[in-house]
Amino acid sequence: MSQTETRPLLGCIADDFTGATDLANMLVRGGMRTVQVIGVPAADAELDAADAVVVALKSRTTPAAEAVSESLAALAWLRQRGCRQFFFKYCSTFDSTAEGNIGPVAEALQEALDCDFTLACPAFPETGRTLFRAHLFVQDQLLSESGMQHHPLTPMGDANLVRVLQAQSRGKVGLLRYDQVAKGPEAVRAAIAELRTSGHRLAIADALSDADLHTLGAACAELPLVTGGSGIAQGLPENFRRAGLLQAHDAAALALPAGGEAVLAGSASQATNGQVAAWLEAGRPALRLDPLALAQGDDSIDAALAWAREQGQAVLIYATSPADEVKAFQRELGVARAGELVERALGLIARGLFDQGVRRLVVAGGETSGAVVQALGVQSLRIGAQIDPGVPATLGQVAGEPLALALKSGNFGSRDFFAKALRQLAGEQA
Ligand SMILES: Nc1ncnc2c1ncn2[C@@H]1O[C@H](COP(=O)(O)OP(=O)(O)OP(=O)(O)O)[C@@H](O)[C@H]1O
Ligand SMILES: O=C(O)[C@@H](O)C(=O)CO
Repeated sequence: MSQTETRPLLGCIADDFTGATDLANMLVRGGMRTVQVIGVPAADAELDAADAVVVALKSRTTPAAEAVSESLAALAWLRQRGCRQFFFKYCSTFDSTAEGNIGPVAEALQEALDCDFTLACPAFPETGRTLFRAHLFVQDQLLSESGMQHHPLTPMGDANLVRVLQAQSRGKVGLLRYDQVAKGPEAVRAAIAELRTSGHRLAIADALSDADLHTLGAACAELPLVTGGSGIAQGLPENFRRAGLLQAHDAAALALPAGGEAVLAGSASQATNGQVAAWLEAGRPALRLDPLALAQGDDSIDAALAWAREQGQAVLIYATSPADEVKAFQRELGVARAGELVERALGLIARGLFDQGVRRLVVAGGETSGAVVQALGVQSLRIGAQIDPGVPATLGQVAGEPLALALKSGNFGSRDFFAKALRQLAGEQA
């Protein structure tokens, strides 16, 4: 990799791996060359030239103090690289607990940046997440009725995000109402000034459309820190372009490698279950991992690798199961142990597949993607063109060799995503 020639403009901290990739995808679509790094790199790490750098953490559900200290370390690294503005990325469904980690991390970053006010906006209309009068909707349902109220780690039982964020913040949380957002950037700047004057340190921003997010982005040009889902980041590249700081590049160009192809699915979401079903319906080779067999030792991992080698074509190896079956495995093995067994197995299988010549890999699930990328020793990803909203093609290095990767959040992607992603990783139009 070549040494950075230019200083990045935007430094981002993401609270999970696939969320980081979602944000990076949005920035590339806005014309920013973007690199994603896995964890906080060494101070002198070499990176490709980039306009934006996204540090991917795994801090969504760790204890708040840990999330704060990791996020501050990421901020210090990004400041040292010369970034001018900072972005804290969390989930478009505002995944958090009463203790955090969105409020504590946002406030710690504000303090470190001497930033007395920032916005919080998870809206992502392209994937059905909209915000009105501080209430977050997922498609046609309130967040608290969308299924997210049952999330095992971050159950979201209240759709009023001013209330949710206030419960995890020390400073006063306000609302930037849709009425002001609809009037454009000047009205938003005036509303921000009023919120500041009335002692607010954070405000949830309403947004129903990409146009609203561009308005918010434009009004955030002077804020040292912006927080949200990937949606609100779509307005930021234009600020740098207007200021003459962002040059025109083909930000999405990637030199994709030739080689074998595979899909690994460890997400148990509804969307991933549908994607696995579509692959099976197409009669393509697929092998299901049994968590109970994994608990007995590594034989089924070796068997999966031997099976994949025999197929001589793209394979799917998956632990994805319907919710009732996942619950049964969890009852038998414990929630954490079941998750760890599957993550470890898919990480080892990824490594084995790479050794067998796989150079194009699709991974489904945020935790699963984290486990796979770590097992492969990938340290940074160059971000390419979008496959589906929130999921770009990416390029990493494993032991000095290129590997094309698509890391998919559980709930993202069309039903035929796996085949579509493999086509795009092979350099074809998705
Ligand atoms: N059959 C199974 N039984 C028990 N646990 C499973 C099974 N399949 C997958 N898991 C575990 O469920 C978890 C799924 O989390 P992951 O983050 O990968 O997917 P997700 O929650 O759908 O995605 P995202 O976080 O991007 O929304 C992982 O820890 C995985 O190992
Ligand atoms: O914002 C989203 O929905 C995703 O990028 C994500 O973070 C899912 O875990």
